[in-house]
Order: sequence, then structure tokens, then C-alpha cells
Amino acid sequence: MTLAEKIMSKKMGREVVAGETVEVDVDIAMTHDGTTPLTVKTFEKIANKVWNPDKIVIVFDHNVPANTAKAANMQVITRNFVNEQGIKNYYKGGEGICHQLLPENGHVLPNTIITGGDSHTCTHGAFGAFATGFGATDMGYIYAMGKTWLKVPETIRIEVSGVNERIFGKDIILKTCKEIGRSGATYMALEYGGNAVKNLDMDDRMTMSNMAIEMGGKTGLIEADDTTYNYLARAGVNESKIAELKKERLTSDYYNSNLENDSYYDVVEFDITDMEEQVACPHHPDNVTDVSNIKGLEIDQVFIGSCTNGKINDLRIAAKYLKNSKVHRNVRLIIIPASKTIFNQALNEGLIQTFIDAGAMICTPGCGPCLGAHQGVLGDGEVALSTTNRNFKGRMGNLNSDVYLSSPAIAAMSAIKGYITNEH
Ligand SMILES: CC(C)[C@H](C(=O)O)[C@@H](O)C(=O)O
Ligand code: SF4
Repeated sequence: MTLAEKIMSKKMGREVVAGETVEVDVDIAMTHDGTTPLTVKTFEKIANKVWNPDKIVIVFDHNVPANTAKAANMQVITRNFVNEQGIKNYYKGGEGICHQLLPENGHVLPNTIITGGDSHTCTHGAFGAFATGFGATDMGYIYAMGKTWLKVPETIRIEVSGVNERIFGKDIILKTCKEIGRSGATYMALEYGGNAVKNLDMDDRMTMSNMAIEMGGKTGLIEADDTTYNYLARAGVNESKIAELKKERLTSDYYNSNLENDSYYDVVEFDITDMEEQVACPHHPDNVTDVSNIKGLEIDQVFIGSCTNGKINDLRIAAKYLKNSKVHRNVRLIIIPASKTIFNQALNEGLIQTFIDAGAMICTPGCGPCLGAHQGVLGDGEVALSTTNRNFKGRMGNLNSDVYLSSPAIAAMSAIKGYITNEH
């Protein structure tokens, strides 16, 4: 069985396989400042009280601090709802991005069903949770009933081998996007494995799961192991809970399955040993090429941050290159830690000082320029290199601009040189 089938079967208390539609109890439901108002509208048509206020997490992250009266009003609606319903897991802005706060605060556990009013909820698949995004209407129903329906997805196995210290989770997932294509995994689970994935820390595993949706994926799963359990312990999950999770550990049957008969829809294998760093070109994350093919392309803005690459390891890597260097005079470098905890860690480790000395701008933890709503909007004809997950036309607020995607390492090196490069 695939990991997706095992998680669903455990949840249902009976064996379920790909293709079956099931109604499942939701363990955690999340919405943010962008999606809560519409969720509330649907919810109010169904119920007066949420099914369980302790299982709901509400985060202000997309427009923080609010940049328009409209954004501020959406936050007013959301705050009223939070108070009326007694929702304690409420992050009122500046604490960080929803997909970072959920795991960081111990809300994400293996084998659970995590639903979110945001397409990148698939990020939590990195913990072996069945995590997926919903529209606001579905979220309204979940807030009222605590349940949703899901079709158990087919699975594409992504098997990655090899060792290469220049290659990060971001390069691996960009390469995967290239192989699978923008809709190659529609309503499927991606199951990432192989020694190259095993060797990644949780930050890089989350980067990989985060981008499952860019291929149409329902979720991006990685089976839980000691790396996962150690992260949970740091996130405050208590020892007895972790011991229970270890006992109930679910693994994929990929290595002992007969692929001809089994439920894997497809298997994509690659080795990173000789792989080059990857860059996605405009205007889709599957338009990926080796960095050497676009080396020298001049850039106007670099953004290091987002739910894809604003984690502590991302900032450490950026600082390694930016230390004792200056950002190129034609480039604006914007750096946003994905959460306040990461911001504090970066402060304590001296990374923020390094960024300031290099000439970077540091902004409030949140989505920032990622989706072009505010902060770091591009000018006509400008080119950005960003560590985010999407480079759709106009993504950074201007239809007449281009966005390229890369790892924080490539982003930092390029910010110094003024053009896309993998040289320091
Ligand atoms: C605003 C929100 C609904 C959206 C999403 O669902 O992903 C955003 O987070 C994004 O990355 O485009
Ligand atoms: S950081 Fe970007 S991709 Fe992530 S939730 Fe925010 S807007 Fe969406």
C-alpha cells in the first residue's frame, strides 16, 4: 500500500484504497486573513458554534500589517469570529506564516488529517500527515462539522538518490516539477523517498512537500522517521505522545511492492550526484532549467523568504554567502524570516546583522512579496529571483515583470553579483 492509503486506512479504521471516496474526521483546520472571511460566510449558513475551537488555527500572515482598508476590514471580520468562537490558536500578525506556525507550534502530527484554507497546506505532508488545501466553502463546512470528504488519491512515487552538497530540497522539488509538469499529479499524492530525501532535515522536507500543489498534487508525503520525531520534540509535543506516534509509525510499501500490481500510478527516479542547481523560469514553476543555462541574467530584486524557503536553515545558507559581501547596487534584497521564532533565532545567531550589513531589507514575518499583495512589488520590465513557490505571470504584483525561482543559496549568490549565478 502507499503511504496515503495507509494514513487514510488508519483514520477510517478499515482498509481503503485509491479511488474510494471517504468522509473523514479532521484533526486540524486552518484559515488565514485571506480566507477566513469567506469561510465564516459559509459557516454562518450552517452553524452558530464551531465543531471544536481547539482544533482550529487562525493566522494573519498574508497582509500584515494590513496595507489597505480592505485588508484591515477582513482582519476585523476574522478577529470578531475568533473572539465569538473562543478560538485560542490565534496568531494576530507578525508571528509568521501559517504553514510555518502549524508545525513550529506542534499542531502537525504524523497520521493526522490537516485541512487548510490555503493551497500550500500540503506542506505538512512532510510530517507524514495527510494535509491538503481547500476552498473557503469547504472550510466553512469543516468549521461547522469537523468532517470533510476526500477521494483516496493515487500516488506517484518520487525516488531520489545520491549525495551532493550543492543541492537542496528546493533544487530537488524544482527538478520534480520539471519531470511531472504543472498538472501531472492532479488529485494525486506525491510520495517522496530515497536516500537523498531521507538525508534532508525537516526544513528542506517541508520545502519539497510545499510544492506538491504546483504539480496539481493533493498532498506531498514523506514517511515519519527520527528526523520528524526530533522536530516534534523541539515543537513541544510531549514525550508520551511521541512514543505513541513511534509505535504507530506508518511506512510506505514501495520497496517491497510489486509495482505492476500495486497502487503506484507512476514512479519517477533521479540521482542528484551530478545534478546542477535548478531554476524555474517565467511563468510557471515547472519551467525549470539547470542554472548554467541562464547564468548571467540580470536581476532587479531578490526575495528570500516565504513558506517555501524562509526557514532558519534557509537564512543560515543565505548568511553564509552574504557574510562580508555587499548586495549589488542594482539589486534590492528583501529577506523575511517565515516566523518570529526564526527571526529571533536569526538575531541570536547574528544572521540579521549579516543581512543588514550586506544591504538587505528585513520585513515583518509573513508572506511579504510572495504573492504581490504588498511589499516588494516589481516595476515594469523588472526581473526578480525569488525563493518562493510560484512565478505565475504577475505573481509579484506586476504583469510586466518576470519572476525566477531558486534555492536561497542561488538567490544569495545572485544578489551579490547582480545576475543569476551559482558562483560566489
Ligand atoms: C491567498 C491564498 C488563498 C493563496 C493560496 O491558496 O495558496 C496564497 O497563499 C498563494 O500562495 O497563492
Ligand atoms: S508565503 Fe506565499 S505561498 Fe506561502 S502561504 Fe504565503 S502567499 Fe501562499
